Amino acid sequence: MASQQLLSAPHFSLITKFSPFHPSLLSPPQKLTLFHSTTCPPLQSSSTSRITNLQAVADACSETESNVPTETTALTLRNICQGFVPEHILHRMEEIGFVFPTDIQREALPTLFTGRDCILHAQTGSGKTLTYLLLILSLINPQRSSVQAVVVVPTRELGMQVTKVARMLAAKSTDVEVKGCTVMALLDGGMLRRHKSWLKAEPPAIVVATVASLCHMLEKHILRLDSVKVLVVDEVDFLFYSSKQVGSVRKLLTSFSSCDKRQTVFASASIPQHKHFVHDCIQQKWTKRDVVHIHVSAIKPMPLCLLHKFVVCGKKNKHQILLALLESDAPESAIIFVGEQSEKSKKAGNDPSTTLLIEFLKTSYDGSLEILLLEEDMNFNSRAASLTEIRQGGGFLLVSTDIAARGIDLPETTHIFNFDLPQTATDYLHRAGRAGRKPFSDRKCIVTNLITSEERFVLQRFENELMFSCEELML
Ligand SMILES: Nc1ncnc2c1ncn2[C@@H]1O[C@H](COP(=O)(O)OP(=O)(O)OP(=O)(O)O)[C@@H](O)[C@H]1O
Repeated sequence: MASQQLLSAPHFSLITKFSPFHPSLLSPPQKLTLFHSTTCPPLQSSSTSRITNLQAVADACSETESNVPTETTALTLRNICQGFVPEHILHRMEEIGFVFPTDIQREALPTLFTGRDCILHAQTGSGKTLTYLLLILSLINPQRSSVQAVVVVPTRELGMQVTKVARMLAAKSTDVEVKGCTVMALLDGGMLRRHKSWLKAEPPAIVVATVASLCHMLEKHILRLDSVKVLVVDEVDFLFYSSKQVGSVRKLLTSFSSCDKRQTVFASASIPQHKHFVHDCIQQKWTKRDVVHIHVSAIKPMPLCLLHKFVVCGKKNKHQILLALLESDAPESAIIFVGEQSEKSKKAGNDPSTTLLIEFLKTSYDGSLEILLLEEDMNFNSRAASLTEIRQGGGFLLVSTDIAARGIDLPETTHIFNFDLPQTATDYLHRAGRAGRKPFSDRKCIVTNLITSEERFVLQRFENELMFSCEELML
């Protein structure tokens, strides 16, 4: 469905299936002709002109669909965003390497620029973060000294990652006299004292926050959402299904601010029972009635570049099997997911599986990858240190619980090992999605599950629910 039809579409769940648009994914006979920037009129300010601009973008988008191209015309992010996102930010975006839109960016941005509430439902690693950041940056007025956009995330690690990308895009421009907009990370474990004085002195334009820290500031009236133009909830299903956080999220959406006074954007690679969720969004006034559910790759929730395998082994020789797999697969970088320690095991004073696995690998693994740990029980500085080590480059073997499953972007990850199976198919999707991410999503990546024979039916259930198949590895 071309974007201009979306402008008048009633609220409904939009199921779209778009062919991958990234030039590297276009079939060989086609050539590329980039659109000229004249496709979109220059930046205008009023909201009605946003629709005009959007119409131009929609026409441009539909041109790529209606005319049978003798040459494939590759729409660029600039074509879609021009007229909405300031030039210096478009320039910065291209400098970073974001030139061609991913499927979700191509499908969602024209709708987002109309001001519609949207639910961004697209595969892991498909660029949802840049999608909502470009919307935010199209709305921010750097001259105003108020909080104009809030992004809510489930973990400190994801918050730091989103803040980093936002700051890269929003930084003050050197070549033109344009004020940058400031981005505050308001995350669990931070020194909220410093944030309080910052919020009072010169409120940042964008706040990236975990739920608890944000609600703490709102309840103390140190932060208000009156001037917020857009509220994003990333990994939305995780927050709504988290018994600890769902109450605060609901309060955030309905009492600390109103859906009528802001644009609301939800994002996730998994939205279980999405039709029911869209209905709830409207009934509970989390979003406006005309919210649009933009569902890309609905048919295949799992990235196609992932190969799934399983090895049946006894609990006692799992460590040795993992070691054999590491030696045979020789991953460039891998994440080894381990189940969380049960309360019973903690009470019994046992070491968690993560510690036991790290100790085993440090004594037995003789490869060159750096062995690192990431889990909830670590203090925030140790957690940050692990990710910093990883981002400094070089291959890694990250042993982690599900804290690393949501949103963490380590594109160089080539292998995922489920040392313990996840609890749900949704958790499986997010764990697997740490690999096969743009811009490396055309590389074959492997997800290997170490299971006991009794767990085979659990894995089978995940295969059925997520429509993928798993090949048995005979070691
Ligand atoms: N248009 C683009 N061109 C090239 N790379 C992109 C583009 N948009 C995003 N990326 C890169 O793709 C990777 C994945 O992006 P992002 O983390 O936003 O995915 P996501 O959809 O939020 O994934 P998840 O559901 O796992 O959180 C990042 O490294 C990002 O820099």
